[in-house]
Amino acid sequence: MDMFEQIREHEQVVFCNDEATGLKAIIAIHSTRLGPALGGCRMYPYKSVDDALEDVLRLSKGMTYKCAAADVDFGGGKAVIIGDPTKDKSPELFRAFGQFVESIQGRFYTGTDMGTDPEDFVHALKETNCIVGVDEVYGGSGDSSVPTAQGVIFGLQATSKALWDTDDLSGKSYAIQGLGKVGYKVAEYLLENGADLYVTDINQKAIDQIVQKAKEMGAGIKVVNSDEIYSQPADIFIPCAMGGIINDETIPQLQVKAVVGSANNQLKEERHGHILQEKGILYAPDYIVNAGGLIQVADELYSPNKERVLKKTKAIYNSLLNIYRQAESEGITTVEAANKFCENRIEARTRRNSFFSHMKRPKWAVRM
Ligand SMILES: NC(=O)C1=CN([C@@H]2O[C@H](COP(=O)(O)OP(=O)(O)OC[C@H]3O[C@@H](n4cnc5c(N)ncnc54)[C@H](O)[C@@H]3O)[C@@H](O)[C@H]2O)C=CC1
Ligand SMILES: O=C(O)CCC(=O)C(=O)O
Repeated sequence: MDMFEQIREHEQVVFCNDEATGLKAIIAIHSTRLGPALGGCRMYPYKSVDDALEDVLRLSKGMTYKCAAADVDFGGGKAVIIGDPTKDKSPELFRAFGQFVESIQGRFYTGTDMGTDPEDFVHALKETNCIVGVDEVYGGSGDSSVPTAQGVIFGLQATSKALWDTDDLSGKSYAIQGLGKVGYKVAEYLLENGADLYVTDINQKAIDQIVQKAKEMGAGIKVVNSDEIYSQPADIFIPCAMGGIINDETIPQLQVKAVVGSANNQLKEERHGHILQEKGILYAPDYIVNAGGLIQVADELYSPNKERVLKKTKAIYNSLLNIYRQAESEGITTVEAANKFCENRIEARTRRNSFFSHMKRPKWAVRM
């Protein structure tokens, strides 16, 4: 496909190459209509550059919607580094990445995502100020997966309210895919609150950690293989690893009543939202549920305040309930309802941005 055809919805795509450090990264800016682009940086051993490009284009578009839904004045962007996070990281690689971010001159702010940690970005921070989510000791707001996990929990409570008329998550079972920065925190909360878990991860260390935790608490946990997680007889499926996992192969296996997780781009294609609906499975649109991290890093750029972040993250509960209600009353999928809400908001905000309302010299003034 023609490259410009492939990126036609995006404003800018930057390929970053640094032979000395082995850095191969792509930064995608989907839209800056609401403000500078903001989105994390994923590190993953993509099989091909095409796969990496497809991922970063989808992820960055999702950020535009996520920013609109969470009501933060930023736009959609994301970065991917092609490489194995367990083998290919080095301080120099992240410094090189930081230099590329700096070269975009404030149009793109970034931090952690799958495969990257706040510590990685301490190195990038030496090259650019457009980094968010590093520890407080480096002037950041700390690990953004903490509010992301909180947001998932508010999303689970809203879903439980919609399905069973209670916010209480105890006494139910949950199938969690991915026990990394977000998934582990959600799993720990659920265990502490009397839930039973089915869990899977490709990293044995992550599994050992949660099994140990469950043992200490005498809680119920069953570890299953990666491809068995979809067919577990749980009440809710919580995807916290890769995207595209709700697809033609996995939907027939699902026995759950709902899907609520942090993974970005859970539906392989939008039509899978319709198939879930036909199967009677309630789907919580991912970019509504997983906005906690975005809320924190956006807040950090104004000056961080944990109470404000928690308050805004709590709003995920009502946003999700409103989307469920709107989808039901209009006979559309929850994704269609969420997209419609965001597109209307982006349109309204764009019109407002075009209204000149301050007394500074207009930036287009001609110098004589
Ligand atoms: N960290 C954050 O604040 C945010 C994360 N997200 C999304 O949530 C998801 C998880 O993010 P993090 O926890 O930060 O990533 P992470 O890299 O810390 O954890 C991901 C975990 O998933 C496991 N995993 C990978 N492939 C798997 C597979 N096929 N089956 C089972 N487990 C597998 C990994 O071994 C790892 O333990 C990603 O999709 C990310 O984009 C979304 C919003 C914010
Ligand atoms: O969590 C972050 O650091 C930024 C937000 C983001 O990339 C995301 O929500 O996917």
